[in-house]
Amino acid sequence: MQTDAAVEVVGLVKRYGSKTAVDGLDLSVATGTVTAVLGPNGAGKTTTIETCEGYRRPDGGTVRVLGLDPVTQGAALRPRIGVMLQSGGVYPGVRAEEMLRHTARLYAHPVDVDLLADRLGLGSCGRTPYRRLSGGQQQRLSLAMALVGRPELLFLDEPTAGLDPQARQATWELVRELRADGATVVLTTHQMDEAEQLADDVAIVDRGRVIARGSPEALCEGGAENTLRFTGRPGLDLLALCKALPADAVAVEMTPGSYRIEGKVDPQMLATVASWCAQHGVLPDRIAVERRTLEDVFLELTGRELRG
Ligand SMILES: Nc1ncnc2c1ncn2[C@@H]1O[C@H](COP(=O)(O)OP(=O)(O)OP(=O)(O)O)[C@@H](O)[C@H]1O
Repeated sequence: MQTDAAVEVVGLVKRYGSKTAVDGLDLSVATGTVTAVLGPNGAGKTTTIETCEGYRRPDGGTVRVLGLDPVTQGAALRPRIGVMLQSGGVYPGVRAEEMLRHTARLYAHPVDVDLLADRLGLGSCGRTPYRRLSGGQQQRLSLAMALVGRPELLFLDEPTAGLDPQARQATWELVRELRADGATVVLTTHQMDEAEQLADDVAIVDRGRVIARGSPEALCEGGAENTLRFTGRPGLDLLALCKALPADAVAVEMTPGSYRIEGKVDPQMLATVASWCAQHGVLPDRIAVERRTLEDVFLELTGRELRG
């Protein structure tokens, strides 16, 4: 096992009855990094994370978290990790502040509860019972509970789903600070911008396996074809333009005067288009290279159909 891996999952299999939720999944998370686990609904992300947290027992493969087996060495592991579940884990009648203080007492070196509550906008609802908190406030309390013990490793299951933009930004800021302090973060998300903003590394999971892995930048570049758009006068001779471009490039006039070229968009292609425009007396009033986004990559890899 790599010594710098905070999480090392090898060949994980997890079944629910006849349903195989995780099907030979490998995932290694380097210490001190933020890894985002992406995947369609039902891909097996939560099951994998819950197995790492020790809530589920693998049917096959091995899981080591901070070098420990989460099932048999859970007592040693739990004080070192923070866990934010998708929902639940809090008694409905308990007040937000009580719950946070109670959780803080379980750890040797908790952070300042009042400070953390303020950072997450929980100060004003500290005396409110959990069941009366709004969905977003419940979510923020779960995040605070995961953070309060100053964990070495933090698991966040869809941490900002349903949060307003302010709470989303506050959460992102906290994750960045944790990383700067040397913590490791594993998060699942359906928000591609969240992965792009936070993750050093992305693992795309589909049908219980990791099907792509890399930094957001690397995933967006790999094998990618980008798009070049420009606007100019309507009715340009695109056949002539295509002759100047590599054979696989396709140029289309999307709406009058708005052009899109697809293919291997590199500096040479940009220069060719600019020079062709110059030769034909066309001044493009907007010319832009649009790179593939993580969402494009995700949809290419996992398809566009809805999963049952
Ligand atoms: N407790 C359970 N009992 C039976 N089947 C389950 C259970 N939990 C999950 N599953 C099934 O296992 C598969 C993987 O579910 P999981 O929750 O791990 O996916 P996910 O990638 O986290 O999905 P989502 O993005 O919707 O949260 C799904 O088909 C789901 O229906």
